[in-house]
Amino acid sequence: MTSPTPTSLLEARASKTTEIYADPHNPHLYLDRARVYEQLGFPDLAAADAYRALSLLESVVDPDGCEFHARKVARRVEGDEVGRKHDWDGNQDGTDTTDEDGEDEDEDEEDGVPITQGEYEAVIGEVYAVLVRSLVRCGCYRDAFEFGVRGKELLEEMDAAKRDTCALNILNGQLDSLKGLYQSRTGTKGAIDLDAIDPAILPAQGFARRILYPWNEHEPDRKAPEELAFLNERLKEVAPKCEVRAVALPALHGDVPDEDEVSVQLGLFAKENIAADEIILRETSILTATNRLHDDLCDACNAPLPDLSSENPPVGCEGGCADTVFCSQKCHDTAQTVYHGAICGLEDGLESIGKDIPDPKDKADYLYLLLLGRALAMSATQDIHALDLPEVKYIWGDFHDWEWKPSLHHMKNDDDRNSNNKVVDESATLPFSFQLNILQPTRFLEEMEINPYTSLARYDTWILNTLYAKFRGTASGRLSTWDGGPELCAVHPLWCLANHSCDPNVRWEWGGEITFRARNDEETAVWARTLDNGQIESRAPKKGGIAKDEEILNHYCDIGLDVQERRGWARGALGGNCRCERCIWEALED
Ligand SMILES: C[S@@+](CC[C@H](N)C(=O)[O-])C[C@H]1O[C@@H](n2cnc3c(N)ncnc32)[C@H](O)[C@@H]1O
Repeated sequence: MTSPTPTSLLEARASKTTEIYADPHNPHLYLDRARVYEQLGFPDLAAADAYRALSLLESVVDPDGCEFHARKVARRVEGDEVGRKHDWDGNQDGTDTTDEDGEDEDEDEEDGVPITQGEYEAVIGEVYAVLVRSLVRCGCYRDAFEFGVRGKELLEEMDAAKRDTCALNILNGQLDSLKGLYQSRTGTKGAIDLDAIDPAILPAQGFARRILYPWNEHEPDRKAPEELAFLNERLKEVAPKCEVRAVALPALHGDVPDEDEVSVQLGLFAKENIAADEIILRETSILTATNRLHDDLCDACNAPLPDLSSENPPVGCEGGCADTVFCSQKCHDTAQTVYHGAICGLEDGLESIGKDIPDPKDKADYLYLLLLGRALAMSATQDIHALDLPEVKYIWGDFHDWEWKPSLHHMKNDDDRNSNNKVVDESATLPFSFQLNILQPTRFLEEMEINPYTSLARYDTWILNTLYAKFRGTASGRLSTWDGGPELCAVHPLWCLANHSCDPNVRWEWGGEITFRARNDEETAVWARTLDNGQIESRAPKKGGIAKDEEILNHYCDIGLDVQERRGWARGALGGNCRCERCIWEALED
C-alpha cells in the first residue's frame, strides 16, 4: 500500500465531497471524509463530518426523534440490484442532479434507500471513535468526554458479537487521557470513575488551524490591480480622500518572529493632505450582530431606534416579525433584499440562538456566532456563497500558509499542548468549539429551514471556519453600558483595511456609522520609556493631521497604556506582539 501524499489526500477529499453532494444523507460518506480529514491534519473538519454521520445514524434507531433520515442514493441497475449512484472512486454516473454549487435540484427528500440497522451497528463504533479522537485533538475536551461516555455505553450495551472492540478501545484510551486531564486540573489522584467527573471542569474551547484551505477558490488575489481598483471604487463613496494600497508590514506570527520578515497586505493611505479633526471615512454596515434581546436598536444597522413620536418613527417588519424593527424605511428595504428575506417569519426559532449567554466569558465568542448567523442569512437571501459576499470576500483572515502536517494527526493530549491548552502548531490559532463551529451553526440552518446536509456546498464547516477567521481579524465590538460586557459587533469591510499603530493618526467612533477622524495636536501619542538607569525618557508628540501618501493608522488598543499592556491587548487582533515604531522604541528594542 502506498502512503498518502498531500495530493492524493486532497484528491480523496474532493471526490468524497462530490459524492456527498450527490448523496447527502449517507452517513458512510461523512465517515469516509472524516477519515480523510484526519489524515490531512484537520481534526476540526473530521469532528464535524463524524458528527454529521452520527446525527444521521441516530435516525436509524430513533426515526421519530430526527428531522433528517439516513439513506443512501440507490439506482436500479441490471438485475434489479440496488447500488450507489457513485462509484467509490468518485466517478459520477449520468444521473447526477446536482447543480454547480452542489445543491440538489430535485430535492427529493425520499430519494434513496434507508440505512439499515445492520449498517448502523457496523459503523456506529467507528463514528464515535473518530468524533471523540478528533475533538480531543482540537482541545474540545468537554464535548469529547460527553460523546466518549455516550459511545462507550452504547458499545458496551451491544451484543458482544456485534461490538466494534477496536472502537471501544479507542474510546477507552481517549477517556483515560481525559481523566488524566481532569485530575491534573482538579488536583485529584488515584483511580476515578467516569461518573465522578464533572465535564464542566474540562475546557470546551480548543483550536483549529487558521489557514486558507487549499480547496478554497473564493479568496481573491487582493493585491491584483483589478481587485485593488474594485476596492478603491467602493472606497470612493465612504472615504473620498483615501486609497487602498499594498503595504509591507512586519510579520508577527510565531513566538519569536523573524525581525526582517514582512507580510505584504493592504492598508489605507491619504490621497491628499488631510487637516486635523477632519472626518475622512464614514461607513455603515449590515454585517452586524447584537446579543441584546428585544432591543431598541435597528435590526439592520444596529443604530439606536428613533422615538416612536418622531417625524420618522421606527419601521416594523412588513412580513410580520414582531421583534424585528428598523430605524428607517431605507434600512427596512435594504434588510429585505440583503439578509432578512430568507429569515422573515422565522424569528421565533432564530431569536433563541446565541443570545442568552449565562457565562459572561462566552459573550464575545457568541457574538461571532451571531455574526456568522447574519452572514448565513445574507448568503441565503441573496443566493450567493457566503465567501463571495462583498462584505466578506475582501477582508483579512490572518491565514497561515497550509502545510501538510501528518504529525498533527498523531497528536497526543497534553504533551502536545502548551499551558494555555493550545495545540502546539503555529497555525492552530482559530478558536474552535463543538458548540460554536458545529452544533449552533447547524441549528441556525435548521431554523432557517435549510437542510444542513443538502446545502453543504454553501455551508460546510471549512466555510464557517473561514468566516470566523475573517470576522475574528476584523470585527469591531461595542461594550454594554449596563454590565460592560460585549453586546454589539460588526464588520465594516473598508474601515477594517486600516492597519494599527500605537501612534495612530486617526480616532474612530462608532454610532450608527463608523468614522475615522484625523487626530489633532492634542490627541497624538506621547512616547515614553524607562531607561536601564531608571530615568524616564519621552518624545514630543507628532503634529495632528495627515500628509498626502501617509498611511492611515488606526489603533486596535488603548494607546494610553504602557507598551506591555498595549501589546497584550492588541495581540489577538494583530496575530502577534506589536512592533510599531513606538512599541519598539518604548520596549528599548531599537
Ligand atoms: C484589520 S486587518 C488590517 C488590514 C489588513 N492589513 C488587510 O490587508 O486587510 C488586521 C491585520 O493587519 C495586520 N496588521 C495591522 N497592523 C499591523 C502592524 N502594525 N504590524 C503588523 N501587522 C499589522 C495584521 O496581520 C492584522 O492581523
